[in-house]
Amino acid sequence: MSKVQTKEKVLEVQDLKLSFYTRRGVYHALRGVDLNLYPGEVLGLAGESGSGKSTLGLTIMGLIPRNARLEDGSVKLDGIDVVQPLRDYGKNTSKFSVKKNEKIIKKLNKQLQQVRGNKISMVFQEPLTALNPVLPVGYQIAEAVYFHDPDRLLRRALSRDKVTQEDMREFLNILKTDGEEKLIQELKSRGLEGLDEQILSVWRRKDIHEARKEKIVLSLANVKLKSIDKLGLTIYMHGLHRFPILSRFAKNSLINEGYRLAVEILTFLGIPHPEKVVKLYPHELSGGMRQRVVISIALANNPKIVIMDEPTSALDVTIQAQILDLVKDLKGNSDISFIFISHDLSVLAEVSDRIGIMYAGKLVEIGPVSEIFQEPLHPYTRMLMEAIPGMDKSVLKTIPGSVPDMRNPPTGCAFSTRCPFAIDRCRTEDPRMVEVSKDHQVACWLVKGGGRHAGSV
Ligand SMILES: Nc1ncnc2c1ncn2[C@@H]1O[C@H](COP(=O)(O)OP(=O)(O)OP(=O)(O)O)[C@@H](O)[C@H]1O
Repeated sequence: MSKVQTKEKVLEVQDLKLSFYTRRGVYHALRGVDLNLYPGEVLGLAGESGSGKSTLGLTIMGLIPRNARLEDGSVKLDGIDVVQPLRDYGKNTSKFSVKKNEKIIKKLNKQLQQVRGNKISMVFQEPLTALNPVLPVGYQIAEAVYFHDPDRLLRRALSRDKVTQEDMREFLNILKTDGEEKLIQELKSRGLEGLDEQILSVWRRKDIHEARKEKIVLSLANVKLKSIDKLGLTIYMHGLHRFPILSRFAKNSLINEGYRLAVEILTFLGIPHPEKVVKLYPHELSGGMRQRVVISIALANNPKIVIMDEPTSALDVTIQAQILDLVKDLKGNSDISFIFISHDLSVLAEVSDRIGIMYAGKLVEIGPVSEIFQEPLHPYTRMLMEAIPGMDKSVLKTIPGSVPDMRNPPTGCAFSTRCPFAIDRCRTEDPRMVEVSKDHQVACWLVKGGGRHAGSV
């Protein structure tokens, strides 16, 4: 069964409308976007510059600037609408106030701190801006976990401290005979939560022989905590870290555990010598490595959704390929769902299960990657396809005209001003999304029910 067919949604975006209030006028950046995301899929988002891809990604994260008015719509994560306060204000106010909006954004940011990272996280184009130059990268990964889920670090450290080699042998047997679920249950019943992720992070590795995996798992039992860390964890366990002088101890001990977790994540992402890498500073790493560290931070809290906004655009082609391989690997080995934003369709073709095409703040077509590439239906999608640079650059076409001024988008279909097939109706009435085949929708008056395009571009 395909990931889309399961129909269980991790994210549901409905009728999202957002405008930017500026001195030069009101830009209607999102004009009614509907979108679903399913577990474990990669949804690619494409469209020319200014079509609203980044704004959509940021709005889903609840990360909008103060001049952004959420006029309507919802963003449901696990059924909970995370933008409700912004929508309630943006929709119901007759006079939009940036100051009032800012207050609501600040309040919402506090509420969403837990959601961000834990459920949803984002990777941006330029890794250097996402990393702190004065902290080792391992610290930054550790801190992301410390910030969102310090208890997890505590559980990990304590569980290791409690087990013997004999216990580990028993767990390995359970794992080999009954599988991962049974092991997780067993550890839970013995109060050893936190050990499961450590054992499984070794067990799931494909790059090492089983005998070596067993050795590594057994060695997890011999890691005794340093007394200073024991003290720090005890302080945290008893809630004494609320006293400023003691909080340092607790944080240091938890961060030390976070370093171990950082090594596991970097190993999982196929980074060589992770023990060394965690101690390096961002400027000591290559661009590709930095982006992998940013991805590690995004993955550190096991989010359900990761939004990647042009994650490979600042990288050279070979590194770009490695990052794409990484996303493909993650897709195969985890339940994480991705929204992968790129203006480059050939990049999206590699990683996506479905592709959504945006134009002037709307989705105009969305469907399985094979259909979008083999039988694009919207004239805009077809023209974008023809603009992909191929082997023979001489046939490369560009899309005539330019994206509309979003202060005053055209009436009817926004693409009608550039579409060679536009009919009168296109200029007066905005087409709605219509399902043309399973999971494939398109908004174009020229596309008949059967999904055949009337003209040929
Ligand atoms: N803070 C802002 N204030 C005013 N206008 C903005 C702001 N942020 C984005 N916009 C405008 O919103 C529109 C959509 O921008 P957005 O960055 O989402 O497009 P995009 O498809 O991601 O483009 P790109 O590929 O260039 O990143 C553009 O017209 C942009 O100028």
